[in-house]
Amino acid sequence: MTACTPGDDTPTMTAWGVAPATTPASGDVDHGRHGDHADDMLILALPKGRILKSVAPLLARAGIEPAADCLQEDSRRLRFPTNHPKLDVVRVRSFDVATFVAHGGAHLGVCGADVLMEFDYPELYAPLDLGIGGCRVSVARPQGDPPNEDWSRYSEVRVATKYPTITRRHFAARGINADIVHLNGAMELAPMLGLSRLIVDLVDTGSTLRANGLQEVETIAQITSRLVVNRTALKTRPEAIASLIARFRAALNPA
Ligand SMILES: Nc1ncnc2c1ncn2[C@@H]1O[C@H](COP(=O)(O)OP(=O)(O)OP(=O)(O)O)[C@@H](O)[C@H]1O
Ligand SMILES: O=P(O)(O)OC[C@H]1O[C@H](OP(=O)(O)OP(=O)(O)O)[C@H](O)[C@@H]1O
Repeated sequence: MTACTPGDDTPTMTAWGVAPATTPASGDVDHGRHGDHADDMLILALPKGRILKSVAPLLARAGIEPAADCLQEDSRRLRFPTNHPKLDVVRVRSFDVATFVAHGGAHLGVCGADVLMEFDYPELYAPLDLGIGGCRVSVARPQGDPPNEDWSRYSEVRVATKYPTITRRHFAARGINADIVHLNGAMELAPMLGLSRLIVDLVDTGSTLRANGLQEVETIAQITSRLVVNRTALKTRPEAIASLIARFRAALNPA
């Protein structure tokens, strides 16, 4: 990616194919595309938290070794060099990986299919299912609710979730308007505290639902983590990106 530092007004063709104006005209929008990475540097965005632990062995098999503190949860550093001089890793929230890659701040990333479904960024290409972070996005309700409830008889239902787009789309396909209560965690509390009738959340073992008096009623999607790539980077840096995708593919299918 072409370097363009803040205040640098040299008319440089950026990786986005846009030549910045020498002097911004009044009313111009600054899209913030002034990354400090060198022309040939690649950035891989990894999610902190549970996926980072599962992705570490995959990185090792792919021959990518980030600086040791990248895998230490208490490290405050966010950007790490790797054993490849032209590849750095950044560590961001799982939900933000897709946004960093879609906006071109990172060229590649690893994130759950749940995040991809929620944001639905057209700038992202997801060439590989990494087979880690397996879970599902599901609808859940209190265990005491009548069994086999017929959803189609509702025109509107209140749902607590951190996935408003997935949830709206799911219920709209059934002719139901989902009135969203947008939470970032602890969705399981919402029905017992009267915030919503239902929740839409990730389920793996089901123990979080059970521990909070809820039961899964519908699976919306099965989830695993994906390798994601910025489509523009794929066009402008085809060889470097293809070689990294090939490393991940080989790590998934060792000979
Ligand atoms: N219980 C689970 N089992 C397996 N995979 C999960 C589970 N929960 C979440 N995931 C996957 O891991 C990703 C990250 O999970 P989550 O959003 O809970 O973040 P986290 O690991 O708690 O870290 P943070 O909230 O700090 O970003 C999800 O997007 C999903 O793809
Ligand atoms: O079916 P289970 O195996 O119980 O897993 C499901 C739980 O895992 C995730 O939460 P997480 O542990 O990541 O906590 P957080 O959402 O508060 O980060 C998810 O949001 C559920 O609460």
